[in-house]
Amino acid sequence: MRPYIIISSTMTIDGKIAAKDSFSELSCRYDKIRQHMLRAQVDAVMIGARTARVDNPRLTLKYYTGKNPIRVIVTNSGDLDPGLKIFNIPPSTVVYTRNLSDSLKELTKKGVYVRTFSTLCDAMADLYKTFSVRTVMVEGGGKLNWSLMKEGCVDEVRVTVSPRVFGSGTSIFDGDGFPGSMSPTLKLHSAYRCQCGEEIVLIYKK
Ligand SMILES: NC(=O)C1=CN([C@@H]2O[C@H](COP(=O)(O)OP(=O)(O)OC[C@H]3O[C@@H](n4cnc5c(N)ncnc54)[C@H](O)[C@@H]3O)[C@@H](O)[C@H]2O)C=CC1
Ligand SMILES: Nc1nc(O)c(N)c(N[C@@H]2O[C@H](COP(=O)(O)O)[C@@H](O)[C@H]2O)n1
Repeated sequence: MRPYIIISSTMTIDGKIAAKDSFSELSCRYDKIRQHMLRAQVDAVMIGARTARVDNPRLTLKYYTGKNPIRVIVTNSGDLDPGLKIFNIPPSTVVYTRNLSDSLKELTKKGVYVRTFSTLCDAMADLYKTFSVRTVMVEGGGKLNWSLMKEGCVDEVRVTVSPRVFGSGTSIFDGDGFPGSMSPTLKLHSAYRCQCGEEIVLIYKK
């Protein structure tokens, strides 16, 4: 058993979530409220290690009132600075790693849950079993989104299209790519114009 998995990102017209200089502030204020409302509805929010390093996010509720989901970081190297905000403000944080680095050993002492994993689907199953997580919101970045899509464990994709063009940078799904004829196809569940008038919100389901 695994949780229901929602990828949620805001991208440019050309499908980028960050520019070549890592600039990634794409959301209007209504989109930030949508993002935080979804956080309030899920049990866990997951990000990749590079997003943790570049953005140093809190991943808590700021633009909506409710219960903070647990935070989850996925990392290959385990190279995560214990000074990151996510490790120093509540609620709980879980790290899935392929390498038990010294910094992760230090984080364990701070109350961070550190787990090793083989596939992302296994990590999701562990979240379900060990932490009673039934819904996960994945907030990027591109490599984590790609890995989940490649493993076939994505149930829903929520994308806001922001009226910018980066021309290069990080794609919303940033990997080695599917052969076109074998690429996964999702069903359009809803599409609407944001209250700001400039963004489009798209929801696709498996
Ligand atoms: N506009 C938006 O909505 C968002 C933008 N961003 C931006 O995206 C950029 C970061 O994206 P990326 O560079 O693609 O990095 P990422 O955040 O996807 O992190 C990549 C790292 O995650 C770990 N990882 C991912 N998949 C893994 C797997 N299957 N097994 C083991 N470890 C795995 C590895 O350590 C890998 O190096 C940042 O600039 C950030 O600001 C991030 C989230 C949302
Ligand atoms: N929805 C959305 N729109 C953007 O423009 C973004 N840059 C992101 N980034 C994601 O949100 C995290 C920041 O959250 P907090 O502001 O700390 O609550 C960031 O780490 C990305 O995962 N998302």
